[in-house]
Amino acid sequence: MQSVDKIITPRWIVPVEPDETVLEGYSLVVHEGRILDLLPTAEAEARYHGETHRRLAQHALIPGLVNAHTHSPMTLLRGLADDLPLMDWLQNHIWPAEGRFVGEAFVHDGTLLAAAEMLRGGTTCFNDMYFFPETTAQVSGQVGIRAAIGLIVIDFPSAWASQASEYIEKGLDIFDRHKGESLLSFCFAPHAPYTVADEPLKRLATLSAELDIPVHMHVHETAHELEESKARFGVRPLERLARLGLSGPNLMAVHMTQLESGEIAHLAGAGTHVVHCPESNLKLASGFCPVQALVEAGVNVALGTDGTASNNDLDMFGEMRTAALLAKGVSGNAAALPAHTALRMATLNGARALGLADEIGSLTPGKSADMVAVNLGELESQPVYDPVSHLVYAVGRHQVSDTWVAGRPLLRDRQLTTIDDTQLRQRISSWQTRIAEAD
Ligand SMILES: CSC[C@H]1O[C@@H](n2cnc3c(O)ncnc32)[C@H](O)[C@@H]1O
Ligand SMILES: [Zn+2]
Repeated sequence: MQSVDKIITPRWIVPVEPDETVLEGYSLVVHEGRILDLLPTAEAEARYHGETHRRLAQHALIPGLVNAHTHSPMTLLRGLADDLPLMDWLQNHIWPAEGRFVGEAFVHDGTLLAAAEMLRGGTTCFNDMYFFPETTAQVSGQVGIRAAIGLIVIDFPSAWASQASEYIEKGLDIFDRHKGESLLSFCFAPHAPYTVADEPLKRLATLSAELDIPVHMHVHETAHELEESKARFGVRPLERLARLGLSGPNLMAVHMTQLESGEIAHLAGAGTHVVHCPESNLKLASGFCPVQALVEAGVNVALGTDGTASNNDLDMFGEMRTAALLAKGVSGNAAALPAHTALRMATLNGARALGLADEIGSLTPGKSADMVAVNLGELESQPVYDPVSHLVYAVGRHQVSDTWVAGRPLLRDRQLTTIDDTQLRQRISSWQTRIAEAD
């Protein structure tokens, strides 16, 4: 008998890789933060002795969800400005509020709230883009959640930096000081083609290639962005990025609601990743990302919530469902984006886009034990013919019972283990008072 840290025996295991697999009567063995084995329960019990053995008779065990695009501190602005199109929302509401309130304390408390919400909803890894990224890194470390930290660049001055060159220098400094931390990874995060000039974008293309750091950027979010780009630069944003050396396999292009067939072929050929944010795109009426056409062309499509001021939650179960339903509506094809594909987008595809597919994204021996148990025993989930169908089309995030990152339980029976709920509520309530008074 081999002694191991943990054995988990759920009713179903959905490893995501191999595709379309649902295992029943299997156990997953965790040792030193990694998945050591995935095998029939009788064999697991004969071969391993777990320091703990968790039996989850009504649950599906899935890989931790990867939120491939968010602005975590924006939880503090949830519901502040609704029912507006992107540029009105940003220029007249969000950027003024950020100008007034964003600082280290805002980012600290907003990230903590986001981490609590994400863990309670089964998200174990988030790809962030926001001011004061080192604070996001610190909070993530304290909580134990996995984070891809956006080294942001924007041509506007903010409380974090005054110009593009300073954003880049500060970002590189953060990267140098934190690059060895096992739960952190980094992306350059130029905000959008319409807010970052050619020179900093060229520099980022060079740095991204030299340091092998992905580039995370809002691209082709609205029709307005395309019109403005043609007027200012004579080309569509994707073409401009390609000329600046940015449209290769390191690019995570977020939104992509405006795409011509030649551009889809270009993305596929270049190995560029697309991050689909269906709920934010719907709420801001930004347009529809042609997900099915991208998938058919071979583009890796991941899923993100965007920030909570344009969604207004960090619910990756909701995002999977919206993505699956919307793809059918947009393509006129009920077979578009089936449940297994939606789950893959929310897990392994996000990991691939972040360059983390060897580490997370599927329940594969050798990978980090980032996992989620979802209770399918509730009345609202009966009967269960196909657990993956339920995960995408029927369950709510409140059915997540347990969330582990690198084998560490961060949510146990719906209780957060590293975040003090009462203290967090007090902090958020004081932000609510301050922000509402200024509104
Ligand atoms: C430079 S930090 C990130 C910056 O992005 C803003 N933002 C949030 N959501 C969106 C979106 O959908 N499109 C463009 N910009 C967005 C956020 O408020 C921060 O200022
Ligand atoms: Zn965004």
